[in-house]
Amino acid sequence: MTQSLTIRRPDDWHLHLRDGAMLQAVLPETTRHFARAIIMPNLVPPVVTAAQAMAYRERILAALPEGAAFEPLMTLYLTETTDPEDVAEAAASGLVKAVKLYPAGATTNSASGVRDFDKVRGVLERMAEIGLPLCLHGEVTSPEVDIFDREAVFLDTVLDPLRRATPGLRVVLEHVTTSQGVDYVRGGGPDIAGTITTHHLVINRNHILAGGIRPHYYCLPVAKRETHRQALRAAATSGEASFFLGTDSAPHVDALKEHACGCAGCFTATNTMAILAHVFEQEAALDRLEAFVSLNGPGFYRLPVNEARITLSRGAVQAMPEKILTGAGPVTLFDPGFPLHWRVEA
Ligand SMILES: NC(=O)N[C@@H](CC(=O)O)C(=O)O
Ligand SMILES: [Zn+2]
Ligand SMILES: [Zn+2]
Repeated sequence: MTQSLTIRRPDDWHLHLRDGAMLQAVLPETTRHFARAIIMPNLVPPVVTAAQAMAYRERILAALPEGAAFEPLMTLYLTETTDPEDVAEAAASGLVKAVKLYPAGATTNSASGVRDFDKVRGVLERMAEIGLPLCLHGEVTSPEVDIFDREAVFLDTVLDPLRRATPGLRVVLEHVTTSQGVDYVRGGGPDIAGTITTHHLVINRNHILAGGIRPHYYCLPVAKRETHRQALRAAATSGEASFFLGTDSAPHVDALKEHACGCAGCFTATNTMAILAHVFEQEAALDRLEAFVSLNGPGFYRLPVNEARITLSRGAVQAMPEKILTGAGPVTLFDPGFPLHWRVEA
């Protein structure tokens, strides 16, 4: 049995850092292991313009722990009034690595997202020209569509028509949660990739609902039935270039998770690498962990791979904190429900 594994330093291709006291508290949880992350722009107010992205980047850099080598990869929040030229300039300067599309109302802080896809056609066409990836929260928002079907329906009714109408558009289907999503990415050619979260490799919908409602397992897209989790595990551990890690680590204070109307999001920054090593070991795929966390993401984003390395080792069970204390209140860490034998060596 493998006891130790050295891989290129990983990146996180979908991360929520928030702002202020929360940013200060959660940033070290990511920088401990990760070299870069695609930073989600769903702040209040959202990060819409290049100037806002530049200012947010400065706040992240100012919050870095001493000595941390971490590069935030900034994104712009797409609205129906986004200026294609602002996006193109932000991409050309290297400031922005992707544009994020939230269907309006789909998830946390998505109210300024897109309702009418025709209104963002100009931006998408410009992005296709310059090769700038579009990151997608891939769920329809119609109240009549069952929440467990919203990703699959999005593929057929929104994503496929959108890609046909905008040839060359490079798309990341984020936090894929269904076998349909996996199949769509697999069959979609070189211009589409999918990120997979840590928690969707571990939980299915029973974890949220059976034996009592567990708000810390509630996230969007919501975890689906077990067959979908199995499809996600197969995709993540396949080594295929179109699948890579986007943790979607999304901190919310406990007061807002343990609530009559609890927020969506699982906080996984702290224990992601230990959990992934466990999952890949279970799938007899430790030799493909590096592809998932360190190689396939930069491949799609056309960025160099990291030169630094981390070593994971297997040994005694590693204790994890139950909560991270932040200036905004405690944030509960995702509980994988199994002991963690893998650790990242310091
Ligand atoms: N994933 C989540 O459940 N929540 C994210 C938003 C998102 O990524 O959809 C958040 O910002 O809290
Ligand atoms: Zn999302
Ligand atoms: Zn997210």
